[in-house]
Amino acid sequence: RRHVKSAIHHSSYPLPPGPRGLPFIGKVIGVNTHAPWLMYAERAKQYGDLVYTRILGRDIIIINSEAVAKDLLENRSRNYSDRPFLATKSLCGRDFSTIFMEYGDRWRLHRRFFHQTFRSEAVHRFVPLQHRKACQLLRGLLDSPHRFSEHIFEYTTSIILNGMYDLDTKTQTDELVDIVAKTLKIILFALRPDISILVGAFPALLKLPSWFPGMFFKRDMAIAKELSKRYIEKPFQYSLQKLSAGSSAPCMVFDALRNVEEKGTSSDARWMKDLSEAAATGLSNSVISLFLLMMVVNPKAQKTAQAQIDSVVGGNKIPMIKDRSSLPYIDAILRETLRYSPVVPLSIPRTVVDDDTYAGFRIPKGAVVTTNLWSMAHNESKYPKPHEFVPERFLNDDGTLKPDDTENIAYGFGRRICVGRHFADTSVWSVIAKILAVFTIEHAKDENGVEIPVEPKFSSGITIHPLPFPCSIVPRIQGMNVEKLEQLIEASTA
Ligand code: HEM
Repeated sequence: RRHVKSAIHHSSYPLPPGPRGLPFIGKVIGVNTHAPWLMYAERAKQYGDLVYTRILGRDIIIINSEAVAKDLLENRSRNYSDRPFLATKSLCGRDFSTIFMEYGDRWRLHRRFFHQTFRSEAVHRFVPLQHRKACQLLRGLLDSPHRFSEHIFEYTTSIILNGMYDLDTKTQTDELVDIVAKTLKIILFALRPDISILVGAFPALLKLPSWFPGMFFKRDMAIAKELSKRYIEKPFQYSLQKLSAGSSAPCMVFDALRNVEEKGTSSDARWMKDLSEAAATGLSNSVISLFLLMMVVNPKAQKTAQAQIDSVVGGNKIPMIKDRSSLPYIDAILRETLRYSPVVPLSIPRTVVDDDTYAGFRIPKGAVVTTNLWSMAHNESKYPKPHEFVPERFLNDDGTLKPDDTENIAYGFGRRICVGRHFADTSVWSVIAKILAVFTIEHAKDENGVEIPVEPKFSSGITIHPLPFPCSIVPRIQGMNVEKLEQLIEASTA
């Protein structure tokens, strides 16, 4: 009886305002396919911070403000921490993915293992690894600056594989780096909620042959499934071998196995095998690429950062994490990069467990909740001139940092907030501080010596990254060569 009463109670409230039967479904394969967050932000101006719509029979709730996100995703986290069923997830072989996993015991266990290794008090163990790998990135940039995207991808993939499995990648041609890159490309499209809803609503679509127009992703999903299998098997076996040889450095598999040994059960061990998150690689990768792009188009910010590095660290060393508190401008650049264009603009969708009411509106059970981080990061009253890149907005008049308010807009909310955020934070900081110390990132020039203009453009998908852009990465120190770079690195660690 209580259930019936509560259903009546909820249904007496109206749904939040919003466009009914959004026009976007007319051209489903894309909701302004390229950048739906822009359209949602527009809708927010019209309808408010909580918007309701329907796509192919699914209720959709879009949250456009931090205050509403905190109220629902944090304060009512029991009701808003589940992920929706994604019809394309199994097809891509991603059932193991913590990010997309439905709420429950398996997720709880995964989260515990991630947290144990990547929580803020534990990530300092990875600082030497991040330094070593960032120096490798500097060498790559000196050797072949035009291949900067590959060097960055190699950096972000290798620190994650090290952090999870103590597995060192060797070069950009490493098989695992290649598998991660290929898988990411496919899953970021196939796991988009709109694509997934479409496939869920019309399973018959999957019976169409791969060559049928628009069905290329069916073939791609099969490829991703095969690659995912290889991705989770190989590193885990490698880790086990290292462990049994007693030669493992700190890593998640090591921490998790020790934990299972101490207090776990055999079923914990079974689930542990598929603890893996290749998708996370793409996120830090996008942030570092975006940083480079922002430096090309904002030379003033770059000069200010370099002047601070020179005055604090000196010209004959590169910044180390211990210098971080003396380099507030680098943190301001990092925050502004995360804010300027959140790399997971609509976060990862949630689903509502039970009917709810909020601010006089009904939120139906089973609705897909989209958190529009992009909208929050462009909130004009909090971030004036939000379309401009202004690191100074995070600094007090005396140049010290204001309290950080970017964690949620970059990493999400509540129980499902990014569990790798502390690891991501130090790994991205380490790279941007070191790159700024050694190189200047400039506009590339054409054959007549004229600067090639750059207009920031982004990919589409669950996570986004800047589309390829021309730039020139030039050493700041005259006559910089391999030996001088090595001296610089050595002087910094001495
Ligand atoms: C700058 C880089 C990164 C950004 C911007 C980022 C952002 C995000 C966001 C927005 C979410 C969804 C949160 C939500 O639902 O509210 C997420 C989830 C997640 N991230 Fe990250 N992330 C980054 C790096 C990483 C790294 C390096 C790792 C692994 C070490 C990682 C592991 C995860 C995991 C496992 C989840 C799923 C958490 C869950 O569903 O419980 N992320 N991340």
